[in-house]
Formats: sequence, structure tokens, C-alpha cells
Amino acid sequence: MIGLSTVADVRAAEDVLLARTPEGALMQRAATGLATVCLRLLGRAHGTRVTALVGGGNNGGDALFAGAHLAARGARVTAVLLDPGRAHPAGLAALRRAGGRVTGPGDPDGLDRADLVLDGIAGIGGRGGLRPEAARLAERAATGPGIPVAVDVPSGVDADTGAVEGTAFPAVHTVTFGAVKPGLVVGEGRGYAGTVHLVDIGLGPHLARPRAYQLTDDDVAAHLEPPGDGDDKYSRGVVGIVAGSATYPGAAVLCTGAALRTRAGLVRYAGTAADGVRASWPEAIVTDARPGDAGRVQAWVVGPGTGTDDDARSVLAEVLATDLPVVVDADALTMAAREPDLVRRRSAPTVLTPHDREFARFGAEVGADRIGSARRLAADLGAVVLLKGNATVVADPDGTAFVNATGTTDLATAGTGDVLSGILGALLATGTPPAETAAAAAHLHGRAGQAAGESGPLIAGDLVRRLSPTVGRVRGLGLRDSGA
Ligand SMILES: NC(=O)C1=CN([C@@H]2O[C@H](COP(=O)(O)OP(=O)(O)OC[C@H]3O[C@@H](n4cnc5c(N)ncnc54)[C@H](OP(=O)(O)O)[C@@H]3O)[C@@H](O)[C@H]2O)[C@@H](O)CC1
Ligand SMILES: Nc1ncnc2c1ncn2[C@@H]1O[C@H](COP(=O)(O)OP(=O)(O)O)[C@@H](O)[C@H]1O
Ligand SMILES: [K+]
Repeated sequence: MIGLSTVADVRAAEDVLLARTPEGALMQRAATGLATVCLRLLGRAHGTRVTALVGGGNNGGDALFAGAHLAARGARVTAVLLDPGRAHPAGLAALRRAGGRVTGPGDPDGLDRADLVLDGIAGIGGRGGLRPEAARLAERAATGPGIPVAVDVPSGVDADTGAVEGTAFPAVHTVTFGAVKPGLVVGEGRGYAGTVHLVDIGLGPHLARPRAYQLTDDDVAAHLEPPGDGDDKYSRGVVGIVAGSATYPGAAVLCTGAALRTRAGLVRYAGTAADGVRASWPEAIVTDARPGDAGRVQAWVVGPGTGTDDDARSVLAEVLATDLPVVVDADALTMAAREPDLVRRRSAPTVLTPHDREFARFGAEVGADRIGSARRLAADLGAVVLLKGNATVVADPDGTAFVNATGTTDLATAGTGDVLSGILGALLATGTPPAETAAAAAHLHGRAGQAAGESGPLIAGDLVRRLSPTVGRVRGLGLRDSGA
């Protein structure tokens, strides 16, 4: 798991480490790591042009020292000082010694010819939207030819939440120090950070235990283990699906197919789209009876395409009254938002899977702080909240959060949510902790989306078709990552 550390946690760890290391050592580690990534991106230093946008704090100091490293290797480096009176003095001296040029914000011509632009305007000390002069430079960098590289955090992005007010530096790469900050991987910030490179500056042992994580293939492989010698179709969890309707069988077919393809133990379907499901998936045990008459299951998925009429409401209430884990999706979210106590009074795990509009039905818009919003709803309902998006967020009622790293915009097509709830139900039926399981489902869903999107636009059925090879691939990657 990759821990996501808040600014407060990074500052606290830095304080401990600063007291134990010679003055300037941490900044040297950061700047050396930054220069190394820049060299890799440029391919060579000699003859290249690098422009560094330099603010008045330590973020600017990192950019100046990295610029000095690159200048010493033959790059033509220009530092554009936004606040000349406050530029990091030692960094400035180092850049000048290495032959770098120094100029002011009124002379940013270097941006139009740069091979690489370093954004050292503001890092974790940044506050609010970029001020006009900085915004102008960030916008000019975006249209210039140079590879935009953010130092620690793209300036204008809130490192904790990913919120962007107005303009931010549009990085293609972000070189971040000590720990990945949540704002680089979630919300609007994710789009401004591009590829995140983590430079170890020795903070690790001093960082508080993170409250947010990204899962890796290795973590997810542990949720996808193949059956053992002693397993049979019942032993690894049976999932029950309540989805679709006679008029709209699609959601039922997609959700049931996804559950089968994720973990082909046993999938039961109970609902009014029984004929459609039978025709598509002879492997499923299908009934048009109520969930209670469908046979034993270890987890339920309820809601995709069920509608919200009285019958649907009574089926939802029946499922939520069980002591089994339940995934509440789509139409079931609309009904649960009207009667949140149906969720609050449960003692077994519940996972809600809203997109932004479904989330708002519970009483508050998502807003710019997606992790914070998901945490608040999770705590309010005592349920895991999987908030869908470009980077899907999962929040446990205890505050632990996960941010998905595998999302792809190819998933923005109808029915892909039904596939996600099928995957999630299948994994939840194994009895693993619900928040991490929900994060594993989002990860696998994203990997299937990436695979299906390789050959052109995907539709939700393609995701189902790609699930088996994707499970196989993630298992293989997990084995490789763990060195087995
Ligand atoms: N501590 C350490 O040992 C290490 C720290 N490290 C590095 O230090 C960074 C933290 O440095 P920091 O605390 O000096 O703050 P920083 O990110 O430079 O921001 C302050 C500057 O931004 C400016 N500014 C703010 N908002 C703005 C806006 N909206 N629009 C425009 N400008 C804005 C603000 O201007 P002011 O408001 O003061 O006028 C001031 O000039 C951290 O991210 C990492 O890179 C590494 O070297 C590792 C070791
Ligand atoms: N721009 C995007 N980038 C990445 N993933 C997206 C994007 N838009 C939607 N998705 C994903 O696609 C799925 C859509 O789910 P949902 O809105 O419930 O669709 P449906 O109800 O049609 O099945 C979610 O997993 C969501 O995270
Ligand atoms: K920056």
C-alpha cells in the first residue's frame, strides 16, 4: 500500500528530521532527487534549456538547487524569480555559481524556448488559487514547449485535498518529497500532477501512520487468490444479485456477469430480470422470487436498474435487514437516501457506491474535498462509502480512506457502474474487510477498463469480457511484485 500523508504529517516528520540532520541536508536530498528525474526526462543535460519558476519559499529553494545541478551538467538554466527579495539565498548563490541566469517575472521569454519548466512557485506552503503573476506564468508554461515538472506539488493545488481555486500549474510530472500527498492523486489535483515520482528524503520512520492509501496490484492480488485444493463452489463465498427489471435486464446481466467473472464460485440472481440473466449466464442460479427465497448467500448487491417503486423499496428493506454484507448501488442509493436509517441501523457491513449526483441525495454536495466528503458520509451512516470518479475514493466509517490509482476516462460510459458493483459483491462475499475490499474492486475495475480501452472505445460488456484475463494478470503482477 502507498500511504498518502497530509501536509501536517509531512511537516511534523520534517521537524524531527531537520533537528537531526545538518542544515540544508534535506533540501539537498530533495533537489538531487528532483534533478535526477529531470535528467531522466530530458535524456541529457548538455545543451538543453531549463526554466525554473521560483517562489519565495523553500519550494523555490528546491528548484534553484536542482537548477544548479542541471547547470553544472551543461544545461542552460534560467531562474524566473517571482519575489526576488525572498528567493532562497543559498539556492540562488548555488545557481549563479553553476552558471545559471537569473531574471524576474517580467522577463519570462525563456518559457517559450524551454525543454523543461520547473514549477517551484509554491509547494506544501501554498495557499488558495495562484496569485495573478504566478497564474500568468503557469498558463504560459502550459502553452510552451517545455516538459512541465512540478516541484513537490503543482502550485495552486491544495496538497491535502486536491482542490484547485482558479489557475494551477499543469504538470505532466510531479516530483514529490518524503511522501505522496493526497492532493496529487485525487480530485482536480490528480489532473494537474500527472505522473508522480516519489523522492525518499528519509522522512519514512518519522511519518505518522497515514489515514489514506493507494492499493497496488500486489495488495489487490491478495483479494484474488485462486481456489485451493479444499475449496468447492460454496466455500469461497456466494454472492446474491438483485438488479435490473423485466423491461431493463441490462444492469442485471452486466452485474451478474461481472460477479461470475471475478470469482466464479457461485452467483445467485433474484429479481424480475430473471429471463434475461438466464439467457446470458447459464452458470448463475437464477430465480424471480424474493431475495429471501433465493438460497443462502454471503453478500448481496442491490440496486442497479431495479427502479424505486414500492416493490423495489420492500426488496431493499429485506436485503438490508439481513446480517450479511450489502452493496447498495444505483436505484438502491436513491431509496437509501430517503430512508438513511435503513443503513444506519445495520450491524453488518454496508458499502454505498454513489457517483456525485447520487452522493448529493444524502444531503450535501461532494465539493472539492472528495476524501473529506466521503469520510463524513461514511461516519454519518456507519457505512463504507465508495465515491466514484476519475479517482474513486473509498472511506471507512473509522476515517481510513483509499484513493484508486487505476481509473481511466474510458470508463465514462453507461453500465460500467453495474460491472463495478458485481465485482465488489463477489469480493465482499469472501468476508474480507469491506473498505479495503471496495478499494480492491475499484482497482480491478480500473485495470479491466485499461485493458478493454487498449483496442478502442469500450462498452460495459467489454469490461466483463476482460475481467478473467485481468484477474489473471493482477494475480501475476502481485506474485512478481512480492518477489515470488
Ligand atoms: N522543510 C524542509 O526542510 C523541506 C522542505 N522542502 C520544500 O519546501 C516546501 C515547503 O516550503 P515552505 O514552507 O517554505 O513553503 P512553499 O511551499 O515554498 O510556499 C510558500 C511560498 O509560496 C508562496 N505562495 C503561497 N501561496 C501562493 C499563491 N496562492 N500564489 C502564489 N504564491 C503563493 C508564498 O508567498 P507569500 O505568501 O509568502 O508571499 C511563499 O513564497 C515543500 O513543498 C518542499 O518543496 C524540501 O526541500 C524538503 C525539505
Ligand atoms: N472520467 C472518468 N474517469 C475515470 N472513471 C470514470 C469516469 N467517469 C466515470 N468513471 C467510472 O465509471 C463508472 C460509472 O459508474 P456509474 O456512473 O454508476 O455508471 P452506470 O450507472 O451507468 O453503470 C464508475 O466506476 C466511475 O468511477
Ligand atoms: K510547486
